[in-house]
Amino acid sequence: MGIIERIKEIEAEMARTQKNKATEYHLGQLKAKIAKLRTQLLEPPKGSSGGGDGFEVTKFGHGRVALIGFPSVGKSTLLTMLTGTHSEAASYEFTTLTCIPGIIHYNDTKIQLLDLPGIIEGASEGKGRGRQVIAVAKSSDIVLMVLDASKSEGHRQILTKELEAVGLRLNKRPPQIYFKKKKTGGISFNSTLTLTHVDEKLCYQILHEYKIHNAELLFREDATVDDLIDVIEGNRKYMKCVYVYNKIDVIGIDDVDKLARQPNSVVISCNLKARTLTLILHVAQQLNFDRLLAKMWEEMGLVRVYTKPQGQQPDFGDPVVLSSDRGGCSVGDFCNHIHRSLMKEVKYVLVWGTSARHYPQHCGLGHVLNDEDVVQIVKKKDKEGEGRGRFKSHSTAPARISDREKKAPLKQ
Ligand SMILES: Nc1nc2c(ncn2[C@@H]2O[C@H](COP(=O)(O)OP(=O)(O)OP(=O)(O)O)[C@@H](O)[C@H]2O)c(=O)[nH]1
Ligand SMILES: [K+]
Ligand SMILES: [Mg+2]
Repeated sequence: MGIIERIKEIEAEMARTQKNKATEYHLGQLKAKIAKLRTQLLEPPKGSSGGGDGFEVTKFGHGRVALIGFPSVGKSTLLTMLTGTHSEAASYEFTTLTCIPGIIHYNDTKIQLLDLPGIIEGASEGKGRGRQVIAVAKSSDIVLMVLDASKSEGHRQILTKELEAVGLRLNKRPPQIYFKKKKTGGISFNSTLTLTHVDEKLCYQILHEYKIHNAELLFREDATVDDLIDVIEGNRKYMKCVYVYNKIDVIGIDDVDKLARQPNSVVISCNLKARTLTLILHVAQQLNFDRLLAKMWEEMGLVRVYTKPQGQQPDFGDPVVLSSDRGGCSVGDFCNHIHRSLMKEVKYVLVWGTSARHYPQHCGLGHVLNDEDVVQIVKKKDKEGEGRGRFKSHSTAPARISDREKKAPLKQ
């Protein structure tokens, strides 16, 4: 029997089993069995190099965003409109058959947007090009899940399930469970609060299913069996996802309003005929793309840092772009970004912006920078410049930062 058939069989058994206190342990065990099989499914078949077929696109820019959705929801139309790169759009399904990259220029950064073939239910098990599409999604920083506003709300759940089946966790943070395998000593089970979803016996059983007999387990939140399995599997990818409801030009205003109020959602229309609707919505841009871009930017969590040479104004057109998810946002990360050997030469840095308590603040390599901070590097041998630089800097704090400060007062 193949892996997929075995998964189906266990799913059927779970569906047949009534949920109650007595079956709780058995159901937990079945969940772990499915998780193990799904992980097996993700491993590339023996003998293959694991490569795809033309879906790999070189990373470019400061971040990568994937468009994921059912066929004909408007992914290609959206890519063309946001990036200017043409991607064939048509009224029939599966118009797009490969991965098409475009570039969004936003906030002085370049963001790679990827158009992908539509995926369908069963994609995670290999239907259509689902697995390749999902692999590209996993390589991205965030996902834009494009949905047809005129279609059933169930589509969002189906897609989420498909992505979860391959280990993607959308808009969730990793469970607060400490787990460490040991060589000896049995299983030590602890929790910092009362657990309502799992108990010690259930955890032992799940660990047993994974043939783990020595481990340390500490629950720091009221986690579920699924959370525990995620932590044991250890291969989950936690990603931000923005739900993009397209084609709002074809639905009523009440429905638009309902969709727009959902968490992490943006309603848009790629159809120029939607002008009348946007008039009713009072949005500044006729298609609501500005809100989509702003939301995308916010979720990406990029941090722009401007370098200020001593005695000069910073170059506000050319930021160093950092990310807390990839590489980190400390002064050290900033230095590494400029030059690998720079960190050794740095004595301290001067920081202006929302991460600084006062202007400029003397900071070490561990200081965490915020978006739009300005940094001046003071090198070790640069003794004389240090004193002058520091004094002078006070009087020439960059204008952009003081403007910003008026709007958003500094954090203490
Ligand atoms: N009414 C309306 N139609 C739209 C909108 N956006 C796209 N369309 C139409 O929807 C159809 C499908 O658009 P595509 O961009 O090809 O959709 P896709 O998601 O890339 O489709 P596949 O590549 O086949 O998965 C086309 O006929 C578009 O003109 C919109 O906002 N409103
Ligand atoms: K299409
Ligand atoms: Mg397409």
